[in-house]
Amino acid sequence: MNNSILLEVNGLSKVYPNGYEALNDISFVVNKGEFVCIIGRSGAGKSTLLRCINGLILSTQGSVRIQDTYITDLSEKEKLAQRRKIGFIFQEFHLVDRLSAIDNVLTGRLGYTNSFFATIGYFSREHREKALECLGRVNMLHRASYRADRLSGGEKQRVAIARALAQEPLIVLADEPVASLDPELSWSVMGDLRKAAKELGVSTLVNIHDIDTAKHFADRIIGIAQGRILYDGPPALLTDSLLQEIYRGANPAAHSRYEQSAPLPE
Ligand SMILES: Nc1ncnc2c1ncn2[C@@H]1O[C@H](COP(=O)(O)OP(=O)(O)OP(=O)(O)O)[C@@H](O)[C@H]1O
Repeated sequence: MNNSILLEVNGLSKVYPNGYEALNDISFVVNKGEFVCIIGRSGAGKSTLLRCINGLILSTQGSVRIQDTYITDLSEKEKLAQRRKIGFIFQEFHLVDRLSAIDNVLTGRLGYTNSFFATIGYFSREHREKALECLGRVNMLHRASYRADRLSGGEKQRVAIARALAQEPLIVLADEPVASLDPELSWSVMGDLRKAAKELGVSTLVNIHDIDTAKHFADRIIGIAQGRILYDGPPALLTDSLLQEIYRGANPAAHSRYEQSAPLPE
């Protein structure tokens, strides 16, 4: 087994109960610390893929391995325990509005705390320090005590990123994390996500509509169309004709919101 591989997806297929085949024989690996973007038109199967990886939905065939654990072989109870190691970031943030930013981030520590303490909302100093550290990584320390419903969209997504990092995950899965933000903000939130993931050495898989954002931030791009991988390689080799194939029938330019690329943040 290659030690640099963190995630291995092998021959993954998903047929929904209505007979629709959303994923067809998907295979790829993600190395430790790698930042990978998945592109494809709406309905290509990107969300289904992330949800199969974290076990939220059952695949029909194939396997998903994270380090030495085959997620696809686990019982529902074992999957719940395993999910502590998988941070998930949603397009619509999924914060608890009435809780402060730091309390939202602390929910990322639930997998590490005694269930009685969690019920009464008690988190030790160690957990609070970890939550503050994660908020700091996405430049949100100054908003730690703000209620989530008072935060802007970009701030909410940064708190959601901090919550995912607070889980001390092996991998972060982000499903269209910047689709609700305006172009400039999405650039800076993606920059923060990449920077934090790189600093912590956490592998990251990001579903993203915008081709230029994907090309700018990704170490590697996976292009999906109709549930199949059409491209898996570096951004630099993703040619216009490959993009045409991935966005078959759609105009790839419609998935590009930036005309010029800024330098890649470290
Ligand atoms: N529960 C379901 N039952 C049947 N079909 C489904 C179900 N969930 C998703 N699909 C279909 O599977 C296909 C892939 O959906 P998925 O949400 O994975 O695509 P996506 O690439 O993430 O799209 P988007 O970018 O719009 O979110 C779509 O055609 C969708 O309609």
